[in-house]
Amino acid sequence: MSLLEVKGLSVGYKALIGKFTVLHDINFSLEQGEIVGIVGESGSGKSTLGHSIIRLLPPNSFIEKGSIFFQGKDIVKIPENEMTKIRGSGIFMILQNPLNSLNPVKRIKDQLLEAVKVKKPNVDEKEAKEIILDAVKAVRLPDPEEIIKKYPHQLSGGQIQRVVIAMALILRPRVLIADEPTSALDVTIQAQIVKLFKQLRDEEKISILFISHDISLVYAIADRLVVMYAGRIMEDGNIEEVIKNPLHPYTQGLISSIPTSTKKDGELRAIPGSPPSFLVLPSGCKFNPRCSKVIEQCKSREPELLDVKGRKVRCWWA
Ligand SMILES: Nc1ncnc2c1ncn2[C@@H]1O[C@H](COP(=O)(O)OP(=O)(O)OP(=O)(O)O)[C@@H](O)[C@H]1O
Repeated sequence: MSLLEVKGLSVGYKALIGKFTVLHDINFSLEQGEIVGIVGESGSGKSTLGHSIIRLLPPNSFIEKGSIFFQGKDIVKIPENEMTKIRGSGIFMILQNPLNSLNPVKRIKDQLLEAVKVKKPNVDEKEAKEIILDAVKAVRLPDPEEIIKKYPHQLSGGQIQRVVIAMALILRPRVLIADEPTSALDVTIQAQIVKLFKQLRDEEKISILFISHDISLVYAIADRLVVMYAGRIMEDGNIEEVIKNPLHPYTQGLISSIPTSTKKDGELRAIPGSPPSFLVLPSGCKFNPRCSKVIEQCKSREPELLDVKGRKVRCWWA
């Protein structure tokens, strides 16, 4: 049994323009101590997937169908009070906008203290402070003693991002969902955070869903890669194998658009066109209008996510 298993999950939103489905029949699992990278262009549904797993979807969303098993229990169906107990030390999410995770009227140290108390309800003041300062130092926040006395609005975006990562370090959840966790950080600190996440995986067997549009960053951290397009999983496999030999033309496109030191300008190819709107998705494969390998049946029938050469691919051509 996997630690986390998403089965046939479809999620949509109700908006003024109408109702539309974003996630379509998502199936994947996360093992204990595994880092899975989720990549895809903006709007492919990555955050919606993360919010579904921690059950923090906005009020205008709806789950059409599907299950999310965490430690064997379908958390789509459990009552909110049970889910509240899972959030934090069971499943924790570093949100794309981390300010939303903090209380604006509480000092950082008090918010981190709450996290400490989740893990150690009877902790004394001295030990709690040590745990807080260790976490704050681990995420390379400058001047730890001073920074924890501040309120969220007194910190920069990058500092807030690191406070929330420090909270994750204190909570040590079984599943950590990190949605673009290093987007506001410079590359040196980004590398430190990537190292911290790997340490969490190796030492604590924490499982991480690392969401990013940056496939080269994901390559630096993940064991497995899940590629999303238009709310669908297009490819899912071991990261080394997928990067070396991508089978889906969309994955191939994402990889050819990564700048590397050995690529000359002419070799950098962006995927032509842009992702479709969820209101008017093309028939057949949702990527077919942008695909260089398109064949006739791609336009009429949508392929399923099938096992191909030891991984999963949603493509007629593959
Ligand atoms: N609260 C909402 N109401 C209506 N539509 C929404 C809502 N949240 C997201 N969407 C739509 O759902 C689709 C998927 O968005 P989502 O944020 O999950 O994608 P993403 O891959 O995480 O993108 P990004 O990398 O830009 O964050 C988009 O078309 C978005 O506009």
